[in-house]
Amino acid sequence: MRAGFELSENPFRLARVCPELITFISTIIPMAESVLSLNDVAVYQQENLVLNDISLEVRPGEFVYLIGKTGSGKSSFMKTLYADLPLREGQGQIVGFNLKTLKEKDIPALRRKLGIVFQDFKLLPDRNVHNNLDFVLKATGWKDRAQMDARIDAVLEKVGMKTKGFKFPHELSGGEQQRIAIARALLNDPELILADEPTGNLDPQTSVEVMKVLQEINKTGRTILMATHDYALILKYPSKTLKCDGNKVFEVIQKAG
Ligand SMILES: Nc1ncnc2c1ncn2[C@@H]1O[C@H](COP(=O)(O)OP(=O)(O)OP(=O)(O)O)[C@@H](O)[C@H]1O
Repeated sequence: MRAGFELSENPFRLARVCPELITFISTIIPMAESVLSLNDVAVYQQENLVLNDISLEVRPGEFVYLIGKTGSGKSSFMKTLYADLPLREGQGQIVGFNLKTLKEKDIPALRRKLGIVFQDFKLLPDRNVHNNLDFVLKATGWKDRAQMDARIDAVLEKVGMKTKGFKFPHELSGGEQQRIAIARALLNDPELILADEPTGNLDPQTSVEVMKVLQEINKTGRTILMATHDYALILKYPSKTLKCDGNKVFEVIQKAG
């Protein structure tokens, strides 16, 4: 007969059989903090209310889709998260920043902790891939040449583009340009990647390739929120899904089959 529990027991299973343990466990295992937490948030475009009563949480390591019809407010929602639109109503915390009290001068610091990926890539056309990435590193305070080159190599490797640093954006396919845009988003090791229709300009096969890159990045522990119209991708890579509809954002459960 053995008395008590062995240390090798799963503490969460123990918590179910012994509820007092929950209090104890919560003191030794810090709860995963939210990467994003919104409470009764409203999203405006100028004076027009686009979305309201948004309350949601995104936890570290999650991959979350944001879906909804054209004009339902996906981009406006994303813009509120990266402070392109001010948070006027409700409470919002993102990667440790309070969106409600955020000052203009804090926006660069917030964006450094976010990786932002757009539908139209937004690469600088007048310089090659390496220099596109170098531009961002310089703009975000990197100084050491060797460290900068190593970082550029590392992010290009992550997106399978290590040999393409010398290419200009116009010499790359859409899918390759999006990989570079994802590499750029990774430069400062962001806590959260916001991807607004990242496959919107790509054909279905290239979309899957870009999606595989995002999935790989998510598997390494990074949190991703991705706005998309692409239901085929959601079916192929099911994950938590939020929907913008009727001025609201709510979680939808994917039906099997
Ligand atoms: N700069 C702007 N000024 C005023 N209204 C805007 C602006 N941008 C978007 N809107 C309006 O806000 C609403 C939501 O637009 P938004 O672009 O967020 O939708 P969306 O779901 O991202 O659409 P899409 O899928 O077509 O990109 C729409 O009614 C749109 O007309």
